[in-house]
Amino acid sequence: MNAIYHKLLSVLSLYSEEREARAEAFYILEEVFGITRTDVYADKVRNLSGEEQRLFNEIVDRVGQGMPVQYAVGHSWFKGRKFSVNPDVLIPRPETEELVDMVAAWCKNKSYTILDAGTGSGCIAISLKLALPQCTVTACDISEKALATASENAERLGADVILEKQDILCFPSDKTFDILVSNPPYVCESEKSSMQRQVIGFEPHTALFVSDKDPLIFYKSLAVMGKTAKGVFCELNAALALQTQFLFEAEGYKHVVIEKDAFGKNRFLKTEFH
Ligand SMILES: C[S@@+](CC[C@H](N)C(=O)[O-])C[C@H]1O[C@@H](n2cnc3c(N)ncnc32)[C@H](O)[C@@H]1O
Repeated sequence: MNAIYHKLLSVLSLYSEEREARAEAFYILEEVFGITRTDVYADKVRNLSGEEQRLFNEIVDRVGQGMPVQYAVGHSWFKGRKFSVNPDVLIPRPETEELVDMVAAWCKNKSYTILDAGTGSGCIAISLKLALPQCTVTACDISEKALATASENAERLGADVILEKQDILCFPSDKTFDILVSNPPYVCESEKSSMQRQVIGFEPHTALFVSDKDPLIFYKSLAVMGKTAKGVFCELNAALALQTQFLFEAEGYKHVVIEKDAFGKNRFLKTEFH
């Protein structure tokens, strides 16, 4: 089989199980160079141009340092669209696509104002705006670098999203929205040791981690921010789903529902008609 495939596989195998490393090698070849799995198996891989060879070497260097492939190639797929990603933003996760589907279904044919709190790459806000063009979508983040990436994605994907620098933990009380959606940081510091090295080493810790002393800190603010909204939709830490539900109920929400993700984990909280 082809030399460039083997080069990638040998480097990716340093960090990933063999099966995953193979999938990642094929992903890079196809996404960046348009070389398919069939080309590789049939040993029909074309020669790379000088420019492509330089890019290939750069990608090999990046993944050789343990960088996740999405950062190494500079993009990730979310809801069938290509989002630019870099170590300033979380790599969008498949579970979050389910959160978007939930909100999009609930807001269908409604002209709501929507806030995506903690937007990162902008994947939630942009996907919602493209699914619900009649809605006004605002996205906020505390990180200016994340907002710059979200802005680039919004422009390239043609989504008219309002971007604001805001801190969820002291969000202005006079700003209200019909729908609040958020995938806030929810991984406890103590869970770090069980996470993949690539995640710990490259993904932004401000996007991931919360202190063990106050793991629901973001949900406390979201529960206050959402009080005037028609619906609140959050992604959450499966291990803290019930505590998160109690927190919203203690804030006076009447219909707080926990939904499972495709992996069967308690992953989403939604409040409706409160
Ligand atoms: C788990 S990431 C989610 C990113 C994106 N929405 C997604 O689903 O891929 C959480 C995001 O919240 C942002 N964030 C962290 N602390 C924040 C704060 N106090 N106020 C606003 N945003 C914050 C991070 O910068 C990060 O982009």
